[in-house]
Amino acid sequence: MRIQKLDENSRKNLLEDLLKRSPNNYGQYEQGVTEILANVKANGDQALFEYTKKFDQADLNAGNIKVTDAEIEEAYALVDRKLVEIIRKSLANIRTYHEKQRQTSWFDSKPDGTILGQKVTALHRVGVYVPGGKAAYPSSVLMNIVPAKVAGVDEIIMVTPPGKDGKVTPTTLVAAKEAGADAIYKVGGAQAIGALAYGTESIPKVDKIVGPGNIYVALAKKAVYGYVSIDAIAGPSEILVIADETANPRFVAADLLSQAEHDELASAILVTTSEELAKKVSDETDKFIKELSRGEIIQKSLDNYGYILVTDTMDEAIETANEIASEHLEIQTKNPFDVMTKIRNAGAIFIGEYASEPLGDYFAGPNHVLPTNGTAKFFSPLSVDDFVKKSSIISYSENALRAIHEDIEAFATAEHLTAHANSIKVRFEK
Ligand SMILES: NC(=O)c1ccc[n+]([C@@H]2O[C@H](COP(=O)([O-])OP(=O)(O)OC[C@H]3O[C@@H](n4cnc5c(N)ncnc54)[C@H](O)[C@@H]3O)[C@@H](O)[C@H]2O)c1
Ligand SMILES: N[C@H](CO)Cc1c[nH]c[nH+]1
Ligand SMILES: [Zn+2]
Repeated sequence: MRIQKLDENSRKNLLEDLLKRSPNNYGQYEQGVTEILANVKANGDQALFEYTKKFDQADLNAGNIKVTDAEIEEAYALVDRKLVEIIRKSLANIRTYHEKQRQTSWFDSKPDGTILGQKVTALHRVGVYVPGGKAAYPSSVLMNIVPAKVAGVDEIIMVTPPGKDGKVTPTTLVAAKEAGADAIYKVGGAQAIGALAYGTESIPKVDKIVGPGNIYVALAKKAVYGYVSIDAIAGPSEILVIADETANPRFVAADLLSQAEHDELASAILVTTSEELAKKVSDETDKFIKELSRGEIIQKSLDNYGYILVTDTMDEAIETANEIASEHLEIQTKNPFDVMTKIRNAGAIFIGEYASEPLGDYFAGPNHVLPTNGTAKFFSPLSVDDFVKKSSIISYSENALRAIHEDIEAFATAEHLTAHANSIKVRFEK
């Protein structure tokens, strides 16, 4: 991996480089995505069949676009029993964590007869995108569906690209069944997002689309925002490790590569105060790449967006991490909790050398759908909040309104909205 001393110049270059990964900077893909969405809007299922043939080399038709119960049964027969048990354990951890996020309606009443409150209502129908191009993601199935279930969503529609044989990976189907998907459709990419946003003959329109995906998925989600709601855009994976001389270089290298293997556009960055650690981590990554099955993707990702940055002080390292606002941040230092208190921007923070990133991807319980591309400065992890909406509640007694009616009338009159003033005034006519 490239090692750089952090100075004004390298900092500027790095930040500019990382910005290139933003969906906002992928103009060249935008036109293609716009065409796909327009075609799906105009031609429904037919467009889905054409694009699935073109991009996934699978033959779809009205009879096989929806996953059947028989396909789910077949998937259970193909997946190792032990893996089904692991999926169930992970599911339980994710559910327990997300149950703590559940929000309740509240009502506040006063003796004068005023009742104010907030009513929390689950969304009716939600679309979940599960990526399936370069890898299968049963863990992402759990991470997207569990919070929706905990929130009380009525109907969960899942979409995921099929393989060339027109089938969905068995582990993805088992995870979907375990988590409680109501229907699963074999379609991916921008066309799947279009189908969920506009509805087609086979796929119902949803109220909100959640879930990570590649650049086509991310751009399509941005484009349909307004027809439907969307979650934060979770794009290619990212990891940033803050480490000092006490960190284990082999652990750090392994963790960096865990995210680099997702995508050539993934980013893996080490920020360290130790030059010696920097060199050791670089050596370890070289060794690992030779052994790992996705070495080619990892190498491209490191060449594109892999960096080891050496800083003079820990405060500088922390400042850099806050500026980058990585999806995942690992802290492997002498006093990791001290460092954590100074972190403002990160999707998920992993503290100490035994909190390796994949623990969060698969098992600990917090959601692994996290803000990427610096958006952790203002977005949060996917959560139960994404699947509910709120209505304000207002009830006043005659006496309560009488006490303030003149103030409201005066306020409305100041805005020259006399019909507003009148609707209050009419209630207190002598
Ligand atoms: N942040 C998270 O929580 C999280 C979780 C899992 C995966 N990820 C990320 O999700 C992404 C998954 O990407 P993926 O590609 O493996 O799967 P994907 O399902 O997102 O994309 C595959 C689809 O892309 C479409 N496509 C491919 N080439 C195309 C082209 N030339 N034109 C138009 N459409 C095309 C096809 O329809 C295909 O079905 C990775 O970047 C990974 O890092 C993120
Ligand atoms: N690290 C990914 C989010 O960036 C999530 C994931 C799923 N499976 C493995 N990893
Ligand atoms: Zn991962």
